Amino acid sequence: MSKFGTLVMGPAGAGKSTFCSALIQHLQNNKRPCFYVNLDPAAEEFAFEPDLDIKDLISLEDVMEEMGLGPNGGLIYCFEFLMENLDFLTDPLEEVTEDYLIVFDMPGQIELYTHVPILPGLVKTLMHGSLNIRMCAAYLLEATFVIDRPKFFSGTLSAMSAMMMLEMPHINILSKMDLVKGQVAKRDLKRFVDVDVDLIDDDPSRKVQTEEEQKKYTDPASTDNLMSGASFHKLNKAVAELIDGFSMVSFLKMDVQDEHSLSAVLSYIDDAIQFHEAQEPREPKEFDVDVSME
Ligand SMILES: Nc1nc2c(ncn2[C@@H]2O[C@H](COP(=O)(O)OP(=O)(O)OP(=O)(O)O)[C@@H](O)[C@H]2O)c(=O)[nH]1
Ligand SMILES: [Mg+2]
Repeated sequence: MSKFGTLVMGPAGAGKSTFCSALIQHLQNNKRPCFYVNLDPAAEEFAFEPDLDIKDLISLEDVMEEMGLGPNGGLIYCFEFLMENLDFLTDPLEEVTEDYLIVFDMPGQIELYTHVPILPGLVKTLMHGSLNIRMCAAYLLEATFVIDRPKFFSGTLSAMSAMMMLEMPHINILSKMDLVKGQVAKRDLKRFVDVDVDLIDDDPSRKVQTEEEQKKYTDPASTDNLMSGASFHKLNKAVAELIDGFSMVSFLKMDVQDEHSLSAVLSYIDDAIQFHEAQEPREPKEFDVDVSME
């Protein structure tokens, strides 16, 4: 028997927990059972009470206080502790049946998705151990990043890093779409959804108006403004080309207030983990045939 789950990841404040709540509500509306796992040892409030909460094992607050660590070091400590006490996570998950979607709400510290090798170990346990959970990563990036193109490309790079590190089915999501509605033309948005490298060259915030600005943007030695000079542009262009070369990065647009939008995201997750293929076929009642009448 397989189990099914989604690992909700992304930078701090990307809307992960809000998405988890909206997804759980959407599953409930569609009469689908869900098992909610909070893996953020700093999370405080939940719209839905988690079925399993890492804070019952270890909390970031306690670690910071007792070990004298900062928030990032503390988080790594919490995950190392979880890895040493994996039964806490795996035992309750053993009981979850194949009709459930297990939703893992992850913390926002980017270190976890880039260079610390803890998550690959955790994912391996969940997917390839006796639990045999078919998993899909849902990586959230805030849609407001599209207004600041270098920020969007660096966020995309972090999504790519998680994608390569975890080696599992992966979807990227532009969250908080309500915040950019009316601010970005549909045509432009399309170029972010299917990432277009030329966005870096067409950046309106780099529109050259004076001769002096022209010099700043084209002179590689310009240090007037490190975040808008020629070297910074060159770096962003190189990052964008790297993303383009990888040619596997695209985004789904998501508005958590919109059921259609949630339904579309869930369909992608279901497809990636082949959820429906594994379910027992259930005949709708009206098609039941009374054999004795024939
Ligand atoms: N406008 C808008 N705000 C949102 C949306 N999703 C989340 N937010 C807000 O963004 C903030 C962060 O949301 P969370 O869901 O806590 O984000 P998170 O990624 O879980 O944050 P961390 O766990 O701290 O990394 C909160 O103030 C939310 O109310 C959205 O779709 N639209
Ligand atoms: Mg959260």
